[in-house]
Amino acid sequence: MENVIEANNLTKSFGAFTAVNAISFHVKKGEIFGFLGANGAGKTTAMKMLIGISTPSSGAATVAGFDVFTEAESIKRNIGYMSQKFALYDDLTVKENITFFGGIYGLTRAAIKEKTQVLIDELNLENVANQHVGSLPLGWKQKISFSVALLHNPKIVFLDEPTGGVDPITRRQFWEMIYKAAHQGTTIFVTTHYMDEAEYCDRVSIMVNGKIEALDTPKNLKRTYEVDSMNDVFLKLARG
Ligand SMILES: Nc1ncnc2c1ncn2[C@@H]1O[C@H](COP(=O)(O)OP(=O)(O)OP(=O)(O)O)[C@@H](O)[C@H]1O
Repeated sequence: MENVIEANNLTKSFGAFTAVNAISFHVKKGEIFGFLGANGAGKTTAMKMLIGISTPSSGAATVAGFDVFTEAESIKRNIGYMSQKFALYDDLTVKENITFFGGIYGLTRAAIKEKTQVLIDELNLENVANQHVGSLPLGWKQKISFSVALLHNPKIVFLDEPTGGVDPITRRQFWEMIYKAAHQGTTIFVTTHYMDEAEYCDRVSIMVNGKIEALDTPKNLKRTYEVDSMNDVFLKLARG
């Protein structure tokens, strides 16, 4: 199966401090790859290198076939990105947000119009399509935001704590959307602090102090660390 992310000894230092220390891994097409680690482990720093907004100090990586050092602009065109911190514009309506981001992603007006309707139907947003996003519950915003990150049919979508602060039922619905996208061939690279979500991933990597300490399927990780849940795997590794 085709690798859509390949990282070899990828490293990022800030002065004398090494935030990401020679991490190596690959992610396959259509895979749901969980990227875990305690606060400050280096996840965001690693993700920034992979999405082409931070130049690595050393090592190598390709994302969607493009080199993170020399082809960052091509990477940006071939990925989707969603962060918990910045999702949508609160003071634009649902429709306006979709149109705005569709434009940024380079979709034609006709494509934006068509995608907007599909999205409104799929997410049952008919009644709120002309409401400001700021008036919607966080879970709705995150679902819309995920769909917006997929507007241009990216090969890979990077999700940085996409369900932070969202209730368990909405989180479950969000994960159904993730499964659907993965089933259609989109690769999902996701960071989360929720260990039930780690169980939903095909494979999970766990970062500790800038290094990947473990990387395997949830089933194999539980077997290796002789525990019953990803929560316990995480506690054994991340908390030492
Ligand atoms: N621009 C920077 N300059 C100096 N240090 C930085 C910079 N960015 C991140 N760091 C440091 O690198 C380390 C890793 O940070 P990073 O944000 O990647 O962690 P994280 O795993 O994403 O944590 P969280 O789960 O809290 O988001 C932290 O110690 C952080 O203070």
